[in-house]
Amino acid sequence: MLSLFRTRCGPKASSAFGSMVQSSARVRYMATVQTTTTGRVPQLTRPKGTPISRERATLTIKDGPIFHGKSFGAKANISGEAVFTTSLVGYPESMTDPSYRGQILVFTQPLIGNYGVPSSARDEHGLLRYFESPNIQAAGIVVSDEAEHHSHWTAVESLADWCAREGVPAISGVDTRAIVTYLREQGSSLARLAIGEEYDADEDEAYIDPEGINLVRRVSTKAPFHVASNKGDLHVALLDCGVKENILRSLVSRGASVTAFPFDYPIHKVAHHFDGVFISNGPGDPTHCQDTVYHLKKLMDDHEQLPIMGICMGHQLLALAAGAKTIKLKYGNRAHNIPALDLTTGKCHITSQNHGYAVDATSLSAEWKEYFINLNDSSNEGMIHKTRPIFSAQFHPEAKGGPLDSAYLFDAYMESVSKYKQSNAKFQKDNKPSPLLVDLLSKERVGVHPGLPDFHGHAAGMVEAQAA
Ligand SMILES: NC(=O)CC[C@H](N)C(=O)O
Repeated sequence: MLSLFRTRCGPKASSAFGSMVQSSARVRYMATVQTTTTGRVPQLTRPKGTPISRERATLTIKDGPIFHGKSFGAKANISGEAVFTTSLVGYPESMTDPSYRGQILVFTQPLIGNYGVPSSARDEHGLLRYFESPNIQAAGIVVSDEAEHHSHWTAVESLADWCAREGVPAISGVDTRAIVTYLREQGSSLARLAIGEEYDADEDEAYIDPEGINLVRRVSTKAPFHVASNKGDLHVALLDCGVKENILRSLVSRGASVTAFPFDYPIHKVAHHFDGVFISNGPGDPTHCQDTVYHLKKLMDDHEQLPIMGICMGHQLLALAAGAKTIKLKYGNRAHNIPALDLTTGKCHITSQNHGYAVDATSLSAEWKEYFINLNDSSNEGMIHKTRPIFSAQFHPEAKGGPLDSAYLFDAYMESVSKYKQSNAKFQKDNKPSPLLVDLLSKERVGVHPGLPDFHGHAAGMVEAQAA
């Protein structure tokens, strides 16, 4: 799975690199870089954990500069799309966000790791208290300054321990300002993170371009799972494109039990058993998910009054199903402080974001209105149906730890879900989860550990998994 972006360091890896390396960058003018069409077969599983590597590390941007620094994570070489986040806090949440799958995450906040890494403790709903998914999803991380000493009451290990244990390479001691300046000017770029060895263009591995891969397939549950709510008797179906734990928490803590389905599940065929449908966040290019788009189109055609909400990838997929188009942004929006204007109220909300694609608002059909707009770059931030209880947001109203300005969108969704339930009650119809269903289904996502092979499709995946 994640391994498509990872290869183990070769035997030439040097281990003698004791002293702190000052950041240095030089532009590589003539490097020969292979593309992904070389026929090289990537590993199916990502490297396992290694001891912390403190060797030399090199971040090479394809057709761009090379940055030398020091490794503080796993001894593994990876490639992926280099993106940057300007968030000041929340590195455990960001690194475990499935929407970062396949990406090399550059933090602009200079000191990362100072409050360590919390545990995999679960809350009253059985959801991960401190992470957005069970594992690190980013392919690798890049920081200016790694905090070698951490201090926080929730910490159980250091950032270096965590990265090494999860098999994720990490580099520090590089000038992240220069990297971000390059990415802002050139747009997000492919990059490689190599641990130990000197950069050698002749031995260069292919740069794997996550844009060509259906990343949602890798992070979506391979079979339905159920998260029960003890706060109410609503029941929502969620299409899991790589759902963040705090989206699940935002629903169950407001009284909706959630049955989550694989991203390509024909949701329109089971929607009558639910009080609402929700489409989650997820990694990569939404146009890879054509089955999902078709199912969502059928869902909207067949279920007039059904409340539907989507976040980020969910917004993009819903827009595609409504006949709109998506575009790739130059370098995306990844931060916890982006202003979005609610066009229905005229209020500005500070939002958390993590996306590289956006909906082209000019392609929305007459049944839809633009809901939110980004006040920095004027990109689309949401859409709302003019007459039906359907809306979606590009930003993250569930953001953990905040900002919580836009959490009211969950309240609005729950209101339409409970209205829909009441109108169904008139026809003696109750969609409460049956005890049998609750007993049978897994309580957490199925088959998505980054170390597991990548199976194709939810049904085929289960069969292959059992046969393996
Ligand atoms: N956080 C998300 O859901 C990201 C959506 C999509 N993968 C993008 O980059 O635009």
